[in-house]
Amino acid sequence: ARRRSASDYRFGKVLGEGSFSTVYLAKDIHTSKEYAIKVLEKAHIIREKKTEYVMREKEVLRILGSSCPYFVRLYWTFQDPEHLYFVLTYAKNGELLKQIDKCGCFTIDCARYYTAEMVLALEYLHGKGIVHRDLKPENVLFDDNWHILITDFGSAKILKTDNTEKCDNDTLDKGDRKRRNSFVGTAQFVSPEMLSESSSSHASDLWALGCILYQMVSGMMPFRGRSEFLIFQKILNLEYEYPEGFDPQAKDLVQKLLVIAPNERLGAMDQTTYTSIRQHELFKDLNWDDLGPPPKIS
Ligand SMILES: NC(=O)Nc1ccc2c(c1)=C(Cc1cc(-c3cccc(C(=O)NCCN4CCCCC4)c3)c[nH]1)C(=O)N=2
Repeated sequence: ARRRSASDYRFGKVLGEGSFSTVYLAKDIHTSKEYAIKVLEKAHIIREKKTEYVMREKEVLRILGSSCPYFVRLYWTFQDPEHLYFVLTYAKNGELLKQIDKCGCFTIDCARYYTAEMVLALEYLHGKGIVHRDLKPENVLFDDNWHILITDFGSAKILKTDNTEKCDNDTLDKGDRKRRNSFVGTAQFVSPEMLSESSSSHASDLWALGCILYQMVSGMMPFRGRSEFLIFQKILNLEYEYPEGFDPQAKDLVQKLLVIAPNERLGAMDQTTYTSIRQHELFKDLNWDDLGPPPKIS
């Protein structure tokens, strides 16, 4: 197919902004199809030494391809002298975070359904040997049928066979001495092992899943504080509580995911599917082979 460029698109509103990228709504002038185009400034990426992260995001999106419905898809990439462009799926109904804030908190049916979609998404992602490492309600989007689309693989890790990385291999500095991996996700969702050992595995995403379930049910994040340091302290001390009326089945699952030892988290030792999570009482009436249509968010 012909190489594309920015002039093939009419750029519209800003859909999201990160420290290294801006995501725009854009329309293909030939097909009128809408996309989300992630634009990265080359000079900034180089100055901040984030080239490996950009390359990894592109590689992860390539590996994910289009065979699992729960991830944004990368259609094309192109560049000009100043910028890199990733043409991605446009998720018309925006971020999970905005929906939680809009309705305060989700009904248990909605929380259950979207947790189940995230479990299916993580089974696929981890099955490909990829850890997201920055899973949070801003990175869970809704497509036009209100199914989830997970995005932002800029922090992702492609695991070696031993399934745990002590350090990013790309943190080798000039002297070939391994620096501890300086990467940390978003404070409120980062797992204890990423803070204390700079290590990450599929279980790090299970911790984040527990945090997201807690937030869907209560409308709040479990670990909150006036500074990142105070939030990290609470995470490492497992210092959080359940508000009055927190659904008991959801509470039981959150308690089994927010466990300091990664391998003791529910599902952490499962193989191809998260059977231990699928069998949790929160999902007792769910058909994992056909979740059916999403319940209306309210
Ligand atoms: N870091 C990243 O990689 N970020 C990305 C990547 C891909 C991507 C991405 C971010 C997207 C973000 C996004 C943001 C939004 C959005 C932002 C602000 C408002 C809205 C919005 O209100 N949409 C309409 C939704 N309402 C919902 C209620 C009924 C009427 C319609 C959507 C839609 N999609 C996207 O669509 N695709």
